[in-house]
Amino acid sequence: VSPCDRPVPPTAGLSHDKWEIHPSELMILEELGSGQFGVVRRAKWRGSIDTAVKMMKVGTMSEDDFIEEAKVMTKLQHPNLVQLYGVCSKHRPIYIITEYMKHGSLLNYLRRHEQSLIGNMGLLLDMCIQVCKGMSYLERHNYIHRDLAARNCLVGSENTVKVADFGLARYVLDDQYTSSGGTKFPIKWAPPEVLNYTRFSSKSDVWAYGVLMWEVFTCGKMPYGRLKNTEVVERVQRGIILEKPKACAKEIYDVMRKCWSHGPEDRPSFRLLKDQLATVAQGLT
Ligand SMILES: CN1CCN(C(=O)c2ccc(Nc3nc(-c4cccc(NC(=O)c5ccc(C(C)(C)C)cc5)c4)cn4ccnc34)cc2)CC1
Repeated sequence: VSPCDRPVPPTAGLSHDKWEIHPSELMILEELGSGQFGVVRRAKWRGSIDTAVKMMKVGTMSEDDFIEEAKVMTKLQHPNLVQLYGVCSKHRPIYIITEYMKHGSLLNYLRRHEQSLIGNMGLLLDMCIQVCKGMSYLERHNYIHRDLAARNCLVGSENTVKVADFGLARYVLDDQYTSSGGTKFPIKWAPPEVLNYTRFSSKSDVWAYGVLMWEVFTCGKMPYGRLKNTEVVERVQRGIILEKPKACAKEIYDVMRKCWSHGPEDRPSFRLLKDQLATVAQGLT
């Protein structure tokens, strides 16, 4: 019987899980940074592909749940999302391999380039629009980020900005980070319904996006300055919002304010935000 007559089994070519990367395919290079979660290093994959490898310190995340989710995450593909290439899960610590972004976090980029960015409203708005496009794709796929902030976005060549670590927060074991009363919980990016009931949604991502816009237009200032978390919670629940950054046009601040509507249903979707920001961008040229 000729091969073309036999039906090809659906598992053909998938002999091993395609999201599983063999460590021998990685050439580990310099360290990019570290945190309580472990170390991040640059690496060459299959000799030529630039990647970032997160080496997750044992005990920082629920690894089996994450490895299961990684299969879904590798399918989320968009020009403004940091692409997950795969995982090395057959050893400890596990490695999370993503595309490499050569200019590091958006937060550090804003702080390092404040002088050349502060007057360039068009460029700052374009950065916000790129993040909005990535978030609109996640929203369309009913995928909630849970820790959107300038520190969790990355900058690549030609001022490309991409959203990173979407959904990763669900697998962090440190309850100082996961519970809203914890010292590491991102209080300053959280809306009332998350502070009170940890009710995450794409609309809580929209609130965080408003704060990210404020970070961009202040070139990386800390929201609410040195206020303690308890003072921020009190203000947010009373409806006190961040003030307009100096370098920000009124119509851009109006978009931020809509993201900070007290009720999640009053906040725009990322889909709507994308159109509103594109309109504002046209008005700037
Ligand atoms: C000229 N400048 C020189 C200095 N500089 C750099 O050193 C630099 C260059 C490139 C960098 N790129 C990346 N850096 C990182 C990176 C670096 C340090 C720390 C981290 N942190 C994380 O990955 C991370 C930490 C915590 C968490 C949870 C949600 C668990 C709380 C999730 C993720 C990432 C990840 N990347 C993924 C793709 N590309 C990168 C990072 C830094 C930037 C360029």
